[in-house]
Amino acid sequence: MDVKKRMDELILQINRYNEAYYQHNESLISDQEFDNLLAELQKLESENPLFAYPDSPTQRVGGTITKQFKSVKHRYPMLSLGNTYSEQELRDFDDRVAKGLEGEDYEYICELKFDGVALSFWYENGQLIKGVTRGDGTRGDDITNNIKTIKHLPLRLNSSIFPREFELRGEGYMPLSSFEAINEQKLKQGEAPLANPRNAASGTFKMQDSAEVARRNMACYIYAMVGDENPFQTHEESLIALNQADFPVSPTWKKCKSIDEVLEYIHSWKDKRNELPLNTDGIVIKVNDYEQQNRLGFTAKSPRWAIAYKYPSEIAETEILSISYQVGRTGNVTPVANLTPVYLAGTMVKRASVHNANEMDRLDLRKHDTVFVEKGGEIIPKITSVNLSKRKENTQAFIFPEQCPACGSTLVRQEGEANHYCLNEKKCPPQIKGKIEHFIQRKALNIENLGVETIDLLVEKGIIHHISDLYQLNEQSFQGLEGFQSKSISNILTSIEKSKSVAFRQVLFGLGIRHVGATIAEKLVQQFHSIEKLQKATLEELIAVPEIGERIANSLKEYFDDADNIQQLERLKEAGVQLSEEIKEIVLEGEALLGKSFVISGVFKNFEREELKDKIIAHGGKVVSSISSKLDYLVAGENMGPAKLEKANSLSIKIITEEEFLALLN
Ligand SMILES: NC(=O)c1ccc[n+]([C@@H]2O[C@H](COP(=O)([O-])OP(=O)(O)OC[C@H]3O[C@@H](n4cnc5c(N)ncnc54)[C@H](O)[C@@H]3O)[C@@H](O)[C@H]2O)c1
Ligand SMILES: [Zn+2]
Repeated sequence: MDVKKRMDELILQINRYNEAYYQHNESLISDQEFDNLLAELQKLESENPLFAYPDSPTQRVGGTITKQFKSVKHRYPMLSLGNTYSEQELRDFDDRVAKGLEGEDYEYICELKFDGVALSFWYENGQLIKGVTRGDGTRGDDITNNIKTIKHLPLRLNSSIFPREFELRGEGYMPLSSFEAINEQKLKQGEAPLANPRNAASGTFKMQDSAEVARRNMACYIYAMVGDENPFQTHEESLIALNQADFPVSPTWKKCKSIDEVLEYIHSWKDKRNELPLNTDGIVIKVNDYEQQNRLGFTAKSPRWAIAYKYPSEIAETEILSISYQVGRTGNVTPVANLTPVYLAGTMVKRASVHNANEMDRLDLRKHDTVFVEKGGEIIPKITSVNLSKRKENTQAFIFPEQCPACGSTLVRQEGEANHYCLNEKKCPPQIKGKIEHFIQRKALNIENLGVETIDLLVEKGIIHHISDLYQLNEQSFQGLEGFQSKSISNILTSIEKSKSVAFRQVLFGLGIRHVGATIAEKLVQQFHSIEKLQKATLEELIAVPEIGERIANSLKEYFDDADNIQQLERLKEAGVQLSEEIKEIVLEGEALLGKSFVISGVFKNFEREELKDKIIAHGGKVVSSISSKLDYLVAGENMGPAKLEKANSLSIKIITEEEFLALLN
């Protein structure tokens, strides 16, 4: 394949996985697969520097800030870590360190790599004043109230060694015990379980309700102190002092004098780490001496004085007993393999996903085959291959069904699609239930207290058929149903009532229009503001919205062409559900920047980044994300990425400071 094409394809894929991971706390593939894609892109970029974009995911920290919290600028950027799965590459890292330090002696501190979310803790006068997420590395979300729920974190300290102001870095995590307890509860209530502790931690720390965060017993480990006023000479000294001052420092770290000692540490923790109260996905190796760290410095994305070694993911072998076919909300039929239970990476595995018919063909699955299963980020692992050496003779292949396992209608597979669909959208029970379940989820109408089991029951009893029926429920609706006390009924009804104030963007997502995910819904609302305007939009107007293509536009048209859907919308409107949203409009203040395009990079003294953007737009200018020869100005703040600077220089783009930008306005 064409190299450039492959690189563009990798960027698209990686960006999609990053968005799911950082914005929706979902892993669509395993970390190892993700890291392989990123490593492939990195390799291609270094071999073909001309094709490398300055804003490639290899150059950026993956996360973003959110709108739900106040965002704050980090005093020191929060970076990522380079990573490897190979011992040889660790030795290469060691060679680079030795070379960078020109023959000086050096030591490493090895720590476990805790699998949660990076957090920053700001202390002033001995008090915790702020807790911030990593965000995009430059700015993060201010989640102080949520961070204060961590029981072992000192909110106030009595130690005179620490400077008046200092900043700590650590990993916030959900202890395995909390994770298991929450999932047990969720399963009981018929709700979908949390996928894994890392994604659960990331979702929990970004909850609006600190009381709920507190109930989840979150924890953290502190692993670094940053800042100019750092009173210590080495990382080791800081860990010891932090521990003495009662900060939660994991006692698992070790000083190593050579890369061989590092490898010993890695081997010693390979199995032992499964006994820890939290998940870990590897080891972090850091040069101990701060002065040496400074000399080694940073790349755009990570320190040169540290690296993460990740343990390759675990694989187990077991027998496949049968395949069940599950019908999803949109009618897609997914094969799920039932296995002889096997122990894998800390849990007993009984089922594995096979994705679709193509995947079944690729694997050529036969009854009683011995298969390899691998655990990725998802709670349900997947089958990666068949152990052909153990295949029995005369085995029968699994055949994808022609009829819907739930309603019996003939399945359809559209040209170019991997999935089979049941088109009996309005009568197929799992689709009816699935649509309502989609509607009530947190990211949509957020109707708490109403679990999957209750929905199933209400649909089976014929009490509800459509999303709008939820708003007709009252106490009588539950009469004669077992297991509902008046308290739980009133909780359900209160939650339904509360959902009437949920923002339109979430409602639009909740409608479950095919291809309209949360991000797309937000884009649409920003453009069209109300369901009426969206309904009236022509195909051309829809496609003119950034990121809306023909596929999404057609799906919207199809949705609005269906009389049943229109009736649903009317009933939702009558019930008082939000179907429009006010959007902040930028008022034109001048035309000084008319027709000019800008890229903003770095951090600024007088402006938040968003403010600067608004300013540009308010004066008629346009903000774009990447540097091209057509760009007029690059507004450069502090700590701007070196790659951007280089690219701008090579294209002779005008680079201006914040002050020069202000001068342009007059
Ligand atoms: N599965 C997916 O779809 C998907 C998508 C995006 C990212 N990811 C995963 O996330 C990774 C990228 O995330 P990242 O940029 O946060 O990198 P990372 O998680 O691999 O490494 C950096 C982070 O390690 C953490 N850390 C844990 N223990 C530490 C310690 N003792 N010292 C220092 N730091 C420690 C910190 O939070 C730091 O931010 C990828 O390599 C991939 O594995 C997966
Ligand atoms: Zn069906």
